[in-house]
Amino acid sequence: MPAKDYTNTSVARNRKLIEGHIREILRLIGEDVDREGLLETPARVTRMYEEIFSGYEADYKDILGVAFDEQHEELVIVKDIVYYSQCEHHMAPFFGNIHIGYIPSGKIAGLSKFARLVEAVTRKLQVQERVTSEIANILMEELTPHGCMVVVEGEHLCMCSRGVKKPGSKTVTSAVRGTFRTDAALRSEFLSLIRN
Ligand SMILES: Nc1nc2c(ncn2[C@@H]2O[C@H](COP(=O)(O)OP(=O)(O)OP(=O)(O)O)[C@@H](O)[C@H]2O)c(=O)[nH]1
Ligand SMILES: [Zn+2]
Repeated sequence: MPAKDYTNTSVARNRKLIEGHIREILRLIGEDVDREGLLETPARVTRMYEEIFSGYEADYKDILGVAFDEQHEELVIVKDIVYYSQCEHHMAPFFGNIHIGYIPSGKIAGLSKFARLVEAVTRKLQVQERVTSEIANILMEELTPHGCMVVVEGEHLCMCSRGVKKPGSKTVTSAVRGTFRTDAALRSEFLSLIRN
């Protein structure tokens, strides 16, 4: 993927303010904010935020706008798309794989656009359920396929390094739309193909 331009994100527009608040948090947790190892940390964290919170500015129409006319009204699956998101409860990462299947209705999207859609939806504060349904809803809206199914697998660091401390536990969420809702054989085909 080409480097994304993060210069016009909300984080970029508020860079100095955010750096100041990060510095203040460091001070309040008991750190010496003037020690050498921490001097650049507020700026580094802010640059990281520009990237991991760039989803707020995403334009879904722009992402899925490049679609081609094609009479393939059969299952298309893009699977194992790796994602990293941040849980809205703890601001801790959750991550895993996303599998997307759809039945085009005369319009197909470039395969990379599904990965771009995943980036746009996951690079903001989220819950896994909303990641799943947002992808399905946007796909239905922008591509108007006969139907789609989205499966998201996630490991949540807020459940691993803290709290209940259960590393390795996985959450699986799915969203079905259109023909996938009524056609059990289609759902089975999708599930067996993402397992292989
Ligand atoms: N449904 C859902 N829950 C999530 C997600 N990410 C984190 N959580 C949960 O959000 C809940 C927040 O619960 P609270 O009781 O308000 O917070 P907490 O005291 O830190 O909870 P514990 O994690 O149980 O210590 C926790 O149960 C998390 O596991 C997600 O993507 N979906
Ligand atoms: Zn959490």
